[in-house]
Amino acid sequence: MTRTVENAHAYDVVVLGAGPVGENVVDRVRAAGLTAAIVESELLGGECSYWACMPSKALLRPVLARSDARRVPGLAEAVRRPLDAPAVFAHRDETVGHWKDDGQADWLGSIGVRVFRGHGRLDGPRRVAVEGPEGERHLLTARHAVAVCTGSRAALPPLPGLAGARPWTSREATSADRVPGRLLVVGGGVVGVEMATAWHALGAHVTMLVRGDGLLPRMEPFVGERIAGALRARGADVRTGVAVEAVVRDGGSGPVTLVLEGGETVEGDEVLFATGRAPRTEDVGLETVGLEPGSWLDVDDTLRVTGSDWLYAVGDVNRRALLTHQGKYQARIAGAAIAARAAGDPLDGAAPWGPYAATADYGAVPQVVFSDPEAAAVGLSLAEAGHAGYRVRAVDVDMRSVAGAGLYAQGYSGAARLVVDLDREVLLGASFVGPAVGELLHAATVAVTAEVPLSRLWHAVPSYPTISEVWLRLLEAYRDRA
Ligand SMILES: Cc1cc2nc3c(=O)[nH]c(=O)nc-3n(C[C@H](O)[C@H](O)[C@H](O)COP(=O)(O)OP(=O)(O)OC[C@H]3O[C@@H](n4cnc5c(N)ncnc54)[C@H](O)[C@@H]3O)c2cc1C
Ligand SMILES: NC(=O)c1ccc[n+]([C@@H]2O[C@H](COP(=O)([O-])OP(=O)(O)OC[C@H]3O[C@@H](n4cnc5c(N)ncnc54)[C@H](O)[C@@H]3O)[C@@H](O)[C@H]2O)c1
Repeated sequence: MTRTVENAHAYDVVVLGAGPVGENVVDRVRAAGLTAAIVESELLGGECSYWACMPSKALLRPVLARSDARRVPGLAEAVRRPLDAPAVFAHRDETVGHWKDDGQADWLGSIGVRVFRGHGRLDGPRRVAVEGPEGERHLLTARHAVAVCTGSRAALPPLPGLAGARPWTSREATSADRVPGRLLVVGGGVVGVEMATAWHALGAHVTMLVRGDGLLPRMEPFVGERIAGALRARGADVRTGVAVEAVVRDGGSGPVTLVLEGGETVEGDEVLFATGRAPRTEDVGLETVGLEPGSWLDVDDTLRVTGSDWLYAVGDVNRRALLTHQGKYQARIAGAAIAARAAGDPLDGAAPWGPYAATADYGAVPQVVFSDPEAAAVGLSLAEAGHAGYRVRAVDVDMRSVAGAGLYAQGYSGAARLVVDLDREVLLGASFVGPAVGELLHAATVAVTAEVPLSRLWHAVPSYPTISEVWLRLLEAYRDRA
């Protein structure tokens, strides 16, 4: 039976959406002494915890561990067998807490944050209306700020037949517990690459259909080339420069057929559309505060929505960088800015790299792709730096020249690039592709963010024999060709 109860509540800050970003906003503002409430329509912890980062990495961990082990003499023979798919799924299910959020609820309660379950919508300035699961309605008033942290969902292209074909999106690709015989993957971005890697290793025959001319188009071209080469060498079919024009699946079950430009068809047992994200803003009451429903929310560097003095948009929903770690960084900045403004500081012209400006979003965003081999990059690619008008030089190293890499895996294959700003002799970007490079990335992030001069990096000595000695090779390559 539905009941309608109107309850009014006032807090200093109200946050809409309890993904990793919304949770961090409430944590920061309550740490600053403000009261906070958070509204969640699905699971506390958001997309990342249940249908994105965590389950995908749980699926990929055995894949990458096995791949590494197969390159270690004395161990390789012991890991020849196929992956135990049910055990991998069980580990994934454990990692996502079996899609239950009790732990998150306990933590929010323990820090004094009130949780409202239900669908939240802005209801005019500084107000949020929550429609609970049993029809109850709460009106929340924010004395200082409302933060929209509603994230993003998979964006599907408007293709004939797609809606009725029940395609996998990232949600199904991270939560399925049956390996399809043939998996078609449309899109060569991060989700496409990671999920092609996981499902191929779990036993599916994978065909990737990529519209552009390579994988991971936002990274240096050599990164995608090496990953495509590795997928093909293991038996996946990676096709580039192909456009899907229609989808056919009678009755929404059984084999699915993709019709490509030119008329060729490809058949699979499931199809994953990994074709980017759309903001979850179509039904959050944006129209009540003069904003366009369904739009990405533009913000300044304090994460405050353009033209507003009380509304913030943090995480995926502002489109600055669709990554959990970057959204959580924004949450720390937004939380500090909200608290400072509540205390009377207008923060006019929040200084770049100061506590109230998410400056790293511009040229220092790190990302690790958990493919096989891994990819890791921070800052600008060579092409991006060139477009931005810098006078740059790329420094490239084949990672086979690094003793630690050879010890890590027999026949280690990897590549590294630094993008150097020649006028200031600092790094604008760094990219790595190869086994275990994800753990190399933070050193590069520190160097790019802090603009460490190359002359000083020369004194940052990597330990022997680690893969980090690639830094030495890169700096030598830069100096030797100066
Ligand atoms: C397959 C996949 C793998 C990924 N892997 C990584 C990774 O390894 N590393 C990484 O950094 N990033 C990864 N990402 C990106 C990462 O998931 C997002 O950047 C991150 O989840 C964004 O966090 P958020 O809090 O902004 O949004 P979300 O995590 O989407 O959370 C938003 C929350 O708001 C809630 N909500 C929405 N509308 C309402 C409403 N009206 N009322 C109440 N609640 C509402 C939603 O239910 C949700 O819980 C991955 C993404 C995908 C798709
Ligand atoms: N390890 C990680 O950090 C990680 C892992 C997964 C996802 N993510 C984040 O999640 C976000 C979403 O990932 P994604 O892979 O869905 O998006 P993406 O933007 O990385 O890639 C989508 C790809 O699909 C292609 N595409 C778009 N429309 C198409 C169409 N109609 N037909 C064919 N191809 C089409 C695009 O050209 C693009 O290359 C990313 O921004 C990423 O940062 C991060």
